[in-house]
Amino acid sequence: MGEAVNGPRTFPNHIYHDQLNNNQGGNHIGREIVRSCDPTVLDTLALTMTKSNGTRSHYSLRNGLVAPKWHKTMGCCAFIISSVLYSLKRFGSYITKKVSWPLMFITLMMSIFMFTLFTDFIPFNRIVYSKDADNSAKGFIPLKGNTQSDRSALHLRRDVYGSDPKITLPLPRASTSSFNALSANGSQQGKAIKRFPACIVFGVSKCGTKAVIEYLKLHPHVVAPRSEINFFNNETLQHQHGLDWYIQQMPPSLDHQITVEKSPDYFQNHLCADLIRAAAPATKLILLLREPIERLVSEYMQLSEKRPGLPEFDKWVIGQDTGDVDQRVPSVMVSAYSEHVSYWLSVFPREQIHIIESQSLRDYPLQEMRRVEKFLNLQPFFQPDDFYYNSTRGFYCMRMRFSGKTQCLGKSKGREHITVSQSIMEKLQNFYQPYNNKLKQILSLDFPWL
Ligand SMILES: Nc1ncnc2c1ncn2[C@@H]1O[C@H](COP(=O)(O)OS(=O)(=O)O)[C@@H](OP(=O)(O)O)[C@H]1O
Repeated sequence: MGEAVNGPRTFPNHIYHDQLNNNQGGNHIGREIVRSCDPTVLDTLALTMTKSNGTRSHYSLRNGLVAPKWHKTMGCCAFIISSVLYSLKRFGSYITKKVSWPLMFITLMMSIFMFTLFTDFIPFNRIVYSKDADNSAKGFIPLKGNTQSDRSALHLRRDVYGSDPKITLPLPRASTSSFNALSANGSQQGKAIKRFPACIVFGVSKCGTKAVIEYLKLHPHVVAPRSEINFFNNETLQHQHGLDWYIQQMPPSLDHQITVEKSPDYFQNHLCADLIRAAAPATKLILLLREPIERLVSEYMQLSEKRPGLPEFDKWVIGQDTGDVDQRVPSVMVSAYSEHVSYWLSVFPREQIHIIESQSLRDYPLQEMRRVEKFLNLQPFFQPDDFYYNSTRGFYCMRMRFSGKTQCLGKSKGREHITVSQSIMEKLQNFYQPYNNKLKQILSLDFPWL
């Protein structure tokens, strides 16, 4: 399992950006692989990004700033020209005698303006990174991206460039405890502060993620934000606000409490795995899995409520051109769990991911929550009286221990499902079978639907 680095970090000064296509609705994920280092240049990180159309753009990271190289060159030229002009004028050169001072001033201002306009600054302290136990370091530089291929983060992998010399950058620690220091209140003993989550419920949507987070919040040692933050799958948030903003979205917690966040759409966005790992490699993860067709229908019911023009279920899942299950429908591919689980398992060790079968949580919330408690190293808290079966809703609701008040999930949970025709059901079953088989193999788990 990875571990956060204490003290200064080592980093390469050349990285290479490879384009990967993760087949998630055509999204491109950028992954940078370090190729070489120049130990003599201690403050420069050069990046080469290869875009999907094959063109390359060069970036340099110097003195804490990252900028496309040609923009920077242009800005520098403008600055140098105006400085030369200014000096000539100042010392009374014959050529510039005729140029008035206001014109000189405007030229100078224009140059500075151009420099800032064409330069995309990103301070060093926006980089988040960590070092693994195997001595591999990973880092992210959120980049403003106009195209899919410019997507949010550059991923540096120390493990693929071997023993090349590195540079040392004075960067903040990327560990849970360091994130506490980022809190607005500061970390003072006995004082509630906002913390990076110790655990993230990262998927899968429509599998009971809300239920698990609401049940967890009954525990006095758990705090969780009211709504999904969706930070690691939102490049705008990452670029504009950074990790400190993310932490600010968490409720304050005391030292003996843990913060838990749920954003189930992280699951199918594979880059989230790398980003979470780089931000805090020890983050525990909870994953809920539901019978894939049931999950798909549940998502369809939600979508059809939000989008009245959505086609009927049959037409939505079956490609009219092919007559087969339509893999271009993102919701269809979310239920192809093995595709995503295998990626998360390539980033996080298996013991760091707790998996809950959705129906089991629905039927046996006490047992499942006790397992979660153990996984999170929480003091045993859950008791039978904390849950009661609500026959109208068709699932267990919660009973507050001290006030005795009851609480159920909102009306968006427990929608009536449409009946799927036999022929469509068969097509879906055949479609998901290989994915289910693979899931069973990689997880060594035996759910009733596997
Ligand atoms: N206790 C419990 N255990 C397991 N499953 C439960 C539980 N309570 C609710 N549900 C069902 O979970 C479905 C909603 O899942 P999510 O909360 O993950 O939805 S969301 O992604 O946050 O929108 C939603 O499914 P549908 O009813 O099919 O829509 C809920 O009924």
